[in-house]
Amino acid sequence: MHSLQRIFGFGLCRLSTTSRVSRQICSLKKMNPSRKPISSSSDYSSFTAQNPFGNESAAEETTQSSGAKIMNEKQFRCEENFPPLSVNIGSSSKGRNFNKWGKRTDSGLELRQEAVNSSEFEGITNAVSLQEEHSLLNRSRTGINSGLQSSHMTVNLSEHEDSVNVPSLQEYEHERIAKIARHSLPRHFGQKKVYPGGVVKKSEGLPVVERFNICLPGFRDIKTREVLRPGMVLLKHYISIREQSGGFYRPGYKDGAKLRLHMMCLGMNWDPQTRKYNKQHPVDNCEPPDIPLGFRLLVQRAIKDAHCLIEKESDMVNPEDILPSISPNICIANFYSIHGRLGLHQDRDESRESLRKGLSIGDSAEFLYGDEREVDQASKVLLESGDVLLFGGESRMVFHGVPSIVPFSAPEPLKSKTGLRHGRLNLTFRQF
Ligand SMILES: O=C(O)CCC(=O)C(=O)O
Ligand SMILES: [Fe+2]
Repeated sequence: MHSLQRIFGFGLCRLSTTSRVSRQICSLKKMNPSRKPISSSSDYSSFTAQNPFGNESAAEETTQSSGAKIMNEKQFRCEENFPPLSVNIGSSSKGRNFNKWGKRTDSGLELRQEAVNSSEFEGITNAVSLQEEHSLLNRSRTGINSGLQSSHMTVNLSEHEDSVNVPSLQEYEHERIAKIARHSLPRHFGQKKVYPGGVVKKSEGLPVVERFNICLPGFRDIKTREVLRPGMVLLKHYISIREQSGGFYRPGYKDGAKLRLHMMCLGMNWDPQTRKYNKQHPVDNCEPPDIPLGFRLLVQRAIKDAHCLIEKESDMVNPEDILPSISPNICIANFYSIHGRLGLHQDRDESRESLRKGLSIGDSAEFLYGDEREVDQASKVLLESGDVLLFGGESRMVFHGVPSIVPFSAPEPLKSKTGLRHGRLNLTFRQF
């Protein structure tokens, strides 16, 4: 956390700190769950009311989709170097059974443990069709089959049965009951034993109190956390649907044009198509993950440092009047390929007081800003990896944009430590 805070230091950050931020964001999501190509055209785009950022045409997108410029998934993945969790879907973990102390069990019963692959829920990445995902998510959202134990959305294994070849719920439940029956044999009398419901039975003679769950068994109440063998722990249903959802995608407009970047939101979702903030990610309808605390602290620190600078350079008593503070509730992560760009625009979908802070990681970017939507009249500044740019107050509605990325300009150690692909990651913090 401490090193994260150092990132916001007006370009004084250490490389290791930027690595951590990009690693954090990369491990949150894949860089491109939609498997769509990153634009390779470098033309400057035109602006319309519908396309305030200036975008490429739908036709161009179609050509690219079928062309050779599509990057494969491995190229897009940043998290492959830093898998956040080992997850597993599509096959059951058949094989030997061990008790938690490492002894092989001879019961012959095979309890299949399935972890849910977070990537299955990240947009349209995987073979599971979007429709299936939506029905799964909707069922989980409405609470059907999900139990009443958590306010988070949870994944139901049974919903994957068709696609992952696991036993049906009935089979599973049958096996579970059979196992309980076997373990209830008198040879255990007098010994301390933990039952699947979490009940500890101490010794003969004491009243046996079995836990009663008003929810059907077979879901969240079956061994949600288990030591499989020494050094191997399974945390089932550990990541909520909410945490699994979202991901980078290429936003577009009603007319089919696309922005020349990939985007994902934290905290709230901002949809360039409707220009609205809402709770749901447009790809999978799930809520975006929260803004990590470390990011919030970075923002606070940057504001503080900016205020110190303003105080030093002006007679103003209260730097808040010049650059108001914010407590961000949205973080937009934009990933630009080396051909990415963003046309001149104003950030006008948030409150007027909202301040905009942007953090750059990876390749440098040319950044334009000015009072008019005129490239020729705009001023230009180079934003390098680790730089933070804040604007608010009088500059709140400044036109700004990224006309180009400086290819392969990212610090080498950053790339090798994070696996960040060529391009630039921008984190923009706003308060709605
Ligand atoms: O990438 C940048 O620095 C600009 C991003 C931006 O302006 C935005 O997300 O509104
Ligand atoms: Fe902007």
